[in-house]
Amino acid sequence: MPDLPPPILSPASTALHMGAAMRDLSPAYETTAAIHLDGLTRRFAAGGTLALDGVSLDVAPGEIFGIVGRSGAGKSTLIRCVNLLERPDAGRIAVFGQDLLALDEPALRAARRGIGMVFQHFNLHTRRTVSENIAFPLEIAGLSRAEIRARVAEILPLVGLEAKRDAWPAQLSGGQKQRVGIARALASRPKILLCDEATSALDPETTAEILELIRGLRDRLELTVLLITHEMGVVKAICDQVAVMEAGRIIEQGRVFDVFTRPDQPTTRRFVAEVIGHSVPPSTIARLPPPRAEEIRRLAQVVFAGPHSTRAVVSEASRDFGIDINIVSGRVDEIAGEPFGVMALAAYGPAAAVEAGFAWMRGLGLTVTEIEA
Ligand SMILES: Nc1ncnc2c1ncn2[C@@H]1O[C@H](COP(=O)(O)OP(=O)(O)OP(=O)(O)O)[C@@H](O)[C@H]1O
Repeated sequence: MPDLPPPILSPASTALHMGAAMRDLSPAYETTAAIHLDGLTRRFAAGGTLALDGVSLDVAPGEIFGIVGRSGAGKSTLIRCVNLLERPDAGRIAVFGQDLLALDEPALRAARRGIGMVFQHFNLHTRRTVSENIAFPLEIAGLSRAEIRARVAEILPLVGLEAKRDAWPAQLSGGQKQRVGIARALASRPKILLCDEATSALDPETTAEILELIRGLRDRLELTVLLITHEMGVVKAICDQVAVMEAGRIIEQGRVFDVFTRPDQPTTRRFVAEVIGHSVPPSTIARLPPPRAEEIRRLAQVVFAGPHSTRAVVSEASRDFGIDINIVSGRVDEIAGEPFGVMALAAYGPAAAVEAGFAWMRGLGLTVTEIEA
């Protein structure tokens, strides 16, 4: 058994241990996770499809956790459950051990201040300046004007917007608007940041800047970040862990490097292919020699990662299985500083030998995906 850190006690359970009189006596949820979701289900209409179909996941403190899926997979419904903007029909939600579904309204409002949220379309008040937008949740929370001024002054430099403090949203670029959205989400000093397609309305360069900003804020403020996206590039850029959703379920989950280099489910493979790619141009395929009589030609993408990634796989396969291997393309990529290689190979030989060669590579833990020739 690995040594596990002690469970985090919820504020409610701490209060109970201290004998403090508290109105909220929600039960402690024994978990070390920052966000713990257990068996969430949500159906919007009787007889309709399940938007969430028994989703369980744990996000560790300090992690950037990405949920990726196509439109309609259930991502928005899921992330909105974490701050109870959406209530699940069944299941449990614990944030730092606090059982959210057991809280009454005032306690829930307090818990929500610990969970910031960033939206795709920024959702700024057009008639409030940058500073006034950031101040908005603090006004709702009832902070004094002096406290609000101090808090806004503290946050503006974190998102690089000091010079824009008195600007109106209409005077800002998309990236600057999202910086305001992030600043507003951080105004109440949350420990959790939820990002709902936070970069989907931005161009690629601005997307990279905003993702870098989120990662920096995670490090600096020790945030836990849960984000949803339909772009695997976002996951590759900043996430530590990823879960893939389809039809209201999580179909695959793991460390980003592992999911990218060894995707299991067909949907995950398609998502990964969008980023690391395996297309060989038809003109390149057309120039490849045809197989000899009684032989076949198979094109495949091979991802080299793990303990055998530096082995002379191509020459070993060629020698041991009596096949010819033409290296069509190759490159090295990396995720969070961890390198992996991607090669497109054309293998020639008797069908059984080619199949056996690819099977041997798979046995080494390499990911071999056949490419349509
Ligand atoms: N308020 C609602 N009323 C009825 N059905 C809804 C509602 N919200 C979501 N749904 C349905 O629930 C399913 C999941 O939707 P959800 O928005 O969570 O998916 P998503 O993965 O976030 O997709 P998108 O990126 O398009 O928002 C879809 O079939 C959607 O039509």
